[in-house]
Amino acid sequence: MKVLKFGGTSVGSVKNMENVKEIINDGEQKIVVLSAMSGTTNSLVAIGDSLKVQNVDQALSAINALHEKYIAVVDELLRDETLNAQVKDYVAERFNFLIDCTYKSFSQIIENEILAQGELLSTFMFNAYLQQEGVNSALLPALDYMKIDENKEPDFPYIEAHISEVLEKAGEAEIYITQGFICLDDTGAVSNLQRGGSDYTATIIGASIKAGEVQIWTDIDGMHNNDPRFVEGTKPISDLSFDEAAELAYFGAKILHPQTVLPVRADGIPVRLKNTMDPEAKGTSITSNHVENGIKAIAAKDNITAIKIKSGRMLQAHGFLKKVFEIFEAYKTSIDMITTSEVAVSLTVDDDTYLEQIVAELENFATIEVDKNQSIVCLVGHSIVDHKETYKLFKILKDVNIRMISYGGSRNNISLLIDTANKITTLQKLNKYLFELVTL
Ligand SMILES: Nc1ncnc2c1ncn2[C@@H]1O[C@H](COP(=O)(O)OP(=O)(O)OP(=O)(O)O)[C@@H](O)[C@H]1O
Ligand SMILES: N[C@@H](CC(=O)O)C(=O)O
Repeated sequence: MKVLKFGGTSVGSVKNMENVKEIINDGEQKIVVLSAMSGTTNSLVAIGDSLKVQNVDQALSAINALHEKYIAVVDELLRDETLNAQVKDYVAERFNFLIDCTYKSFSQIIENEILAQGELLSTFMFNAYLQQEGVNSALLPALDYMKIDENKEPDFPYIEAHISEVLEKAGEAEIYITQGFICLDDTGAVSNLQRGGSDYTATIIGASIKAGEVQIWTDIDGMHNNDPRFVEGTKPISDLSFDEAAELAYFGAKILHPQTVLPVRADGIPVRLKNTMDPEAKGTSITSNHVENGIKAIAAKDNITAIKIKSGRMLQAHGFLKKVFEIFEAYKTSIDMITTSEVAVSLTVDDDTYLEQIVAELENFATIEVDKNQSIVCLVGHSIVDHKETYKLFKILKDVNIRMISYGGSRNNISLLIDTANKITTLQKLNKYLFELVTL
């Protein structure tokens, strides 16, 4: 069985939902994972933020505005009176739940429950729409099988056991619809797989049922060789290896949630990125094969903090790096990039939750400098470190100030740390030097 995931834009309007129906209704049995309609999760985040600061009026007016939007979508999507009434009841139930949250004292659990409503709404509405159109579909409630453990990793034994039960309970159907993003945590409370997490839901399901293929349907024709939001003339990449796709997703290519390919890599389950608005476009195929060498793509990850740790005699003092790493380990903060010299080590983190505590502990034996608002620009491809065109990237040194370079850590990745203010220029210039064949 295949698993197909459709993102927020793909279910973001009635027109797009009709496209999705055309794509999935091909007679093959499949599981379809849906995101919330585009904009909904952002609105739910804003509602949660208002409640966090006890601005109940603001939360209520955002809840009402969103409810009205859903009523309009239901009226446009569902002409069948019975289904229309059924879905409006369900929508009212979800919005009453949100209103109830405004009376409760705010907590992380309430916040997660608020965020879960978008996927609950989109899947219920879309399943009713398929029924209206005579498609044999059934809902698989994600909260009955999707679970993360105490390290926020998918709890595969639980998921595998429960998804089979849920499939059996749903009965024979051609299309199973399920919610992306939402899950239970190790305590059984409602949680999620982080923003953009529906991609991850699809590959977790894919790995759990040993799917033949996972397809991620979005609003662009596959992974492009640079960020299309900042660079003109980017091109889709037809083939990527799991390793290349994992690096690009981790280092900021927004089209994929950072963990997307990890669940399916070991079993070699192919992942295909496709465009809902242009289903004939080839898209990107992600498999175990390394198709060609050289730089394939550039991505950038923001909100990076750089920490420089200076000590008089770093390298001679063996055990120095161990001391540094132990502090990061104690605060469960992972390090992305690292460079060393005789007197200093510079490293980066993307999670600054415990920055103050980490810096305080490092200051016991070193002088610390912290730079916020940094971005990692990452170049990915098979064996790029020895490719004949790679030298061209260093022309970027004359355009922007590079704070750190990581070259050779892996043969497939070169990373540059820059000030975020220089990100767009860096992406545009690198595009020119590497992909537009400028003679140097
Ligand atoms: N390298 C890249 N290749 C393709 N798209 C990219 C790349 N980098 C950033 N993007 C952006 O990613 C967007 C698609 O991802 P996005 O997560 O918004 O999709 P979605 O289908 O709405 O899914 P979701 O609801 O899960 O967020 C594209 O519209 C594009 O602007
Ligand atoms: N709805 C969630 C998850 C997803 O779309 O993948 C988000 O907007 O982040």
